[in-house]
Amino acid sequence: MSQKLLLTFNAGSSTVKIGIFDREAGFARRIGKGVIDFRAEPLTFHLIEGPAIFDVPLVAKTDDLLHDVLEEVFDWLAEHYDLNAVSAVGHRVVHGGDLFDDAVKVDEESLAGIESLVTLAPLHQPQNLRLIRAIAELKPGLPQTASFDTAFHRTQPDVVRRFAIPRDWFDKGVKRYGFHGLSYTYIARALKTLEPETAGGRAIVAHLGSGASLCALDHGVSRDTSMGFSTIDGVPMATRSGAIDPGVFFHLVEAHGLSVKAVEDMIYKQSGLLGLSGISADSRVLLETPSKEACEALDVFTFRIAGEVARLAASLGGLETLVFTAGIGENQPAIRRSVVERLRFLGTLLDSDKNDRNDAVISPEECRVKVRVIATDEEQVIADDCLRLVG
Ligand SMILES: Nc1ncnc2c1ncn2[C@@H]1O[C@H](COP(=O)(O)OP(=O)(O)O)[C@@H](O)[C@H]1O
Ligand SMILES: CC(=O)OP(=O)(O)O
Ligand SMILES: [Mg+2]
Repeated sequence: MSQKLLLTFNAGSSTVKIGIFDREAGFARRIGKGVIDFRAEPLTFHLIEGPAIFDVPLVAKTDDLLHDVLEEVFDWLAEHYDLNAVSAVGHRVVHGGDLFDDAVKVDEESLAGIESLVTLAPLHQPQNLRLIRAIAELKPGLPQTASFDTAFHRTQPDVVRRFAIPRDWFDKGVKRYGFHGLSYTYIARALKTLEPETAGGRAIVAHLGSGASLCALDHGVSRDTSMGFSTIDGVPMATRSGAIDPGVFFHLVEAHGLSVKAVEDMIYKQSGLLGLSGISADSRVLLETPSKEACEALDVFTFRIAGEVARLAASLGGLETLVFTAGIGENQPAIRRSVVERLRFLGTLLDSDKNDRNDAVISPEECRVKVRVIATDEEQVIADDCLRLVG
């Protein structure tokens, strides 16, 4: 086969999504999608889009290198794709700090930069690095690129980025960076296509997946976002607490004797929907569980999301468009309904039938805030970056 393929890797907190793209007349066109699920025991690889659909348990165990896991996944992919035709690999890298304001080719220098930011995104950055290194070993010489979640938010003003702490910490990098930038890049482009004149005007995007954040877009440009310095900030998530009074940390450590590591583990991995419900981190399970705790977990979730929309609307000075995206935002009418109903005072309304069908526009015609559902595609953004850099 002579086709030239691109592979993309999108490592989230619990899965790695793999995109397979065909380079066609200067464009990257998706021809497959796989997911390695690190929550499953044993690890599982799903090919969810492409010439075959399958679910297979992996023999390889997750280890510090990921070499064996990737080798096995490549063997599965090779049954359906000509992996010798892969000409480049693009990665999502969660943290680019102040070092990266655009995607880059991976070389010694950029790799050292990515490595220096590990402590800022402990749940994501090490996995991003493991994948880059494993590919360098399995496919030596193959060009790799890195697309950063933080880069899209570099347009935010200092008033948004500063914490109200002694100002020299800002210069040392203690500031609000924002994440999910590849998803917001995709949505901003989609809004530009749907509304070429305004790109949705003053728009708030709610990216609600396992990790969740919201972004305020002014004509497609990021002006504010709910996640700040780390991927804990903002709204509660599957297992992360969202913003929390830092006094709680001092109390847990000083009065209850928890180690800093134990508090970190609690805040990143045992909180959010999982911690609140004591049942599951998956909103699908909670919506089907008729218990007070499940109900309360979802209530806290939608209450905090609505509160963040209101804050971001103030940040933008108005609201013309509200977009729901990512796993929950695209697929769960009940959660969208609960958020939108709390925001009636901002002029948001829902058409129940359209909402239940996950239609592209779920507000009624006469509504002055257009409420949209747009399926995000972070891998497409990575593939576009990769093609632009590698040529
Ligand atoms: N088809 C679906 N129907 C309902 N909910 C879904 C669906 N797919 C995903 N979700 C919800 O979205 C969450 C994961 O979203 P996703 O955007 O894939 O997250 P991440 O990229 O952070 O892993 C799941 O926990 C689940 O609650
Ligand atoms: C930044 C972040 O939280 O990413 P994810 O939602 O993929 O875990
Ligand atoms: Mg994600």
